[in-house]
Amino acid sequence: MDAHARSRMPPPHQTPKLSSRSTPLVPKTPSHMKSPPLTTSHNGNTPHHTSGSISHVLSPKEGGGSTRLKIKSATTPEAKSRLLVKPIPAGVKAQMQRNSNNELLATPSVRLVNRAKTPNYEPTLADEGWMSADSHQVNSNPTMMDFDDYENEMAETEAVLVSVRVRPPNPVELRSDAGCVWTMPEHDQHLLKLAKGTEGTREDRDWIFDRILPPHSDNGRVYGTSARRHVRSAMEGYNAVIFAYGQTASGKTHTLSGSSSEPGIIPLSITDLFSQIRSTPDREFLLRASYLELYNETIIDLLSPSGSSTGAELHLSEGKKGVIINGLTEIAVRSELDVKRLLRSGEDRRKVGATDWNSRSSRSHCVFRITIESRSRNSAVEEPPIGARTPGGRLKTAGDKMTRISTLSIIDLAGSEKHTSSKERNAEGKHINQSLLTLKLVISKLADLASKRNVTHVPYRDSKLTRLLQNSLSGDALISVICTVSPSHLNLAESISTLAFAQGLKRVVLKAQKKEVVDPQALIQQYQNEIAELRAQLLEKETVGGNKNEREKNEAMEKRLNELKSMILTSVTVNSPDMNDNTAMVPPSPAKMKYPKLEYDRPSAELLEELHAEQLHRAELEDEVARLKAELATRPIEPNKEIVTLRNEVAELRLIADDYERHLLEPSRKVRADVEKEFNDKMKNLENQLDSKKIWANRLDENVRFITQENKALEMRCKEAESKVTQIIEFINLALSPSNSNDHSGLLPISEEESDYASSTPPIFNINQSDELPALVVTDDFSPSPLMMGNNGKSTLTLSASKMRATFSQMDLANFNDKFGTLSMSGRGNNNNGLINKQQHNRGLGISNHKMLREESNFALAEIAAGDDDEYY
Ligand SMILES: Nc1ncnc2c1ncn2[C@@H]1O[C@H](COP(=O)(O)OP(=O)(O)OP(=O)(O)O)[C@@H](O)[C@H]1O
Repeated sequence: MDAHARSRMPPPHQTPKLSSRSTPLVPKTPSHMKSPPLTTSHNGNTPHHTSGSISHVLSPKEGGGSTRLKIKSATTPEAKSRLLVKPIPAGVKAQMQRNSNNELLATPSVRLVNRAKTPNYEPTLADEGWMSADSHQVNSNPTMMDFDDYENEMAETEAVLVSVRVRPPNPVELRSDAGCVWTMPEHDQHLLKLAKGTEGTREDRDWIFDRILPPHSDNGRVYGTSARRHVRSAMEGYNAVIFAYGQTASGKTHTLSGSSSEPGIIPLSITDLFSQIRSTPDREFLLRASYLELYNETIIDLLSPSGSSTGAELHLSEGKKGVIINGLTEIAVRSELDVKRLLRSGEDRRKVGATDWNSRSSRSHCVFRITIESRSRNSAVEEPPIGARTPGGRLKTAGDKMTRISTLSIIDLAGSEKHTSSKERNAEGKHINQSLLTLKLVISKLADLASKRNVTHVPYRDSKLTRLLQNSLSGDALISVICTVSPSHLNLAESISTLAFAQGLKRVVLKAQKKEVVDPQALIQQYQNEIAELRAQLLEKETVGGNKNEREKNEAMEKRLNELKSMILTSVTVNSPDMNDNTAMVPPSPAKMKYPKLEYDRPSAELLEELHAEQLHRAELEDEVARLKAELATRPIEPNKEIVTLRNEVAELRLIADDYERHLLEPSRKVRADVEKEFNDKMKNLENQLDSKKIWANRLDENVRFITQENKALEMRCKEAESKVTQIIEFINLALSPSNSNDHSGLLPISEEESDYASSTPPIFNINQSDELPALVVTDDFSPSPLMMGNNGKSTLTLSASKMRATFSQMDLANFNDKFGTLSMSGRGNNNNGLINKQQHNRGLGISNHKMLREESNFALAEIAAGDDDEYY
């Protein structure tokens, strides 16, 4: 800044006297920033930020390269949000000037964009100084701007920078399938609104914040918009606080710590700090880190050398400079690697636990703090005026320099949460919720205070969290808050509560000031003094020479000198970052943790003694490790997750199989049983039938046997009859023979009685009516009593019907006819030619004429041969 310009500027830390018409364009911001503050406040309670008016707009030509812009006063929060100050591109020096009317002029590099008039305006990553999304590294060679001119035009007050980050839906929310309830118009990165038709709320507000970070924003982008400015402010001597606020599992830890693939704000800040040192050759720095957690209202030093796994408890007290944390371990760091190691060891001690919503939930509030001391390396520039007083009241000497002392605090608040299913988690949750409630109350009181409302008491002391933040909240720091919300309707109430808190934060007014003092207590000053002393002593020793003891002392002094020098970081001495160095993730050794100041604070004898003690302790630990290993070897191997999952699957499949068994196999078994039963019944039935048929067959066999016997008997009888018939035939033939025509000797003589009988009982048949032939008489008498009779003196053969049948069948009828003439039957019916007995007549067998009789006789003969006696009649 040239002398002329300087003379126009108000001195540092002095409220710039702006005319009522003039208004600062941007909030107060450290001077060196590549990307000056972007947004104005959206809140009517911080009028300095947006109510400016520049009356006349000059063309670049008119302004000799400067563009004059007019900003109208914004009257509503919505209108205010539409004013966006574009950042100054890297490498371009900002020149903020006022014209004769005290109106603010900007060079073309500081562009003011009325977003309302350029609806399609799309800020690019480069425009906004964001880091590339795929590289999470901070620009290692940023162009440091001479920002003093710019800074001096700024307001004395600053609003909290409030960003809202909506995280992507998690698997549970995806399953609920309701999508994101928040809409974030792409052309307006300040506006957040509930999606139309969201159930369960009447909320219809436009939520306006400094930056809305939609779900696809990565940590690099979040850092660029919401943290980088504060980190660089801290390098410039401002206390800066960055914290994340939101319900549990909304993404606070992801935003601040991130992961190895997507580092969060803390690792990105560290990288940025060291890259700032590398690019600031005219200053030297000393960095110290501390890390504490607030768990169940107890403050625990996560870097304490106590060696315990939890860290030492700390207490707060009030001092002149505000709240002091007594005994907090601060460890000087020389490289990114040092810081990351400390972080890692602190994180190992942090309380995390699984809740119903987050498997690794932070159960405590955590504050990671880097204290930055820096001095100019150019003694000519910043030598304070001789006789000026130091903060302790001591008069400054010509050797004292102005030292900037500031802190960068990054706070991961535990998430506000609902009742959980675990008792321990509930107890923690009570403390967490209580402290967050107090924080809200404090914020609301501070907002009232900023609105000039009557506030008698700000309840900082009601919780340790607000006491820890008291210095920062009461205005001594620049604050950026990243409020994290879930995209899901499942968490709508909590998200709205978070946004209400964020809205309250916007009303808080800060009065952060750069702390640049001559402070002999500043560690960097002490180190420099010691370095100077050691150098002088060594120089003296060199000239004097000395014995062995002296030489050892010299060596020790030299070592100490080198150590001290290594603590003072300059653009030359600071290590270049080695991004591939995996050892960054390795926690420091316990010994190093236990004695952080080992190298430069303590005499060597003491150190040797402690080394010995450490060696003993190490031996003990090795024994313990061996014991634990042995114990581990005897333990049953826990099934790994995959096996457990597979087991569960098997159990499920078993259930399904049982189900199948019940629903499918059971009925089929029943059907089979039914079929088998039916088959068996049929078999039994058939067997019974077979048995009864066998009985029948046996009976039939018996019958056959019986019939066969009968047949045999009948055959016998037939044979007998045949022989008798043969006899008869022989007799007849004999009787018929001509030689014996008168010889009736073959015939049985008819007794007198028989003769009577024959005359009284007419024969049935009177065969052969001719006179020459003997007559054959067949009677219906079954008695085989052939008798000869001759009423006309002729021989008569009388046969019974049954005898006649057997006889005639064997007779030579032709011969018979020759012998006996025509067989005729006669009766006493109406035909006097034949004889028929009364019995036959009664049975209707009367023969009507002779011819018929002959035919009938032939027929009868045949029938007689085949038929039965009875049927014949
Ligand atoms: N922006 C994001 N992108 C991807 N994953 C995210 C994002 N934000 C959060 N997550 C994931 O959601 C889970 C919960 O996030 P995180 O632990 O950061 O929540 P939290 O707010 O810190 O919760 P708590 O208060 O319980 O500690 C983590 O698995 C994290 O990786």
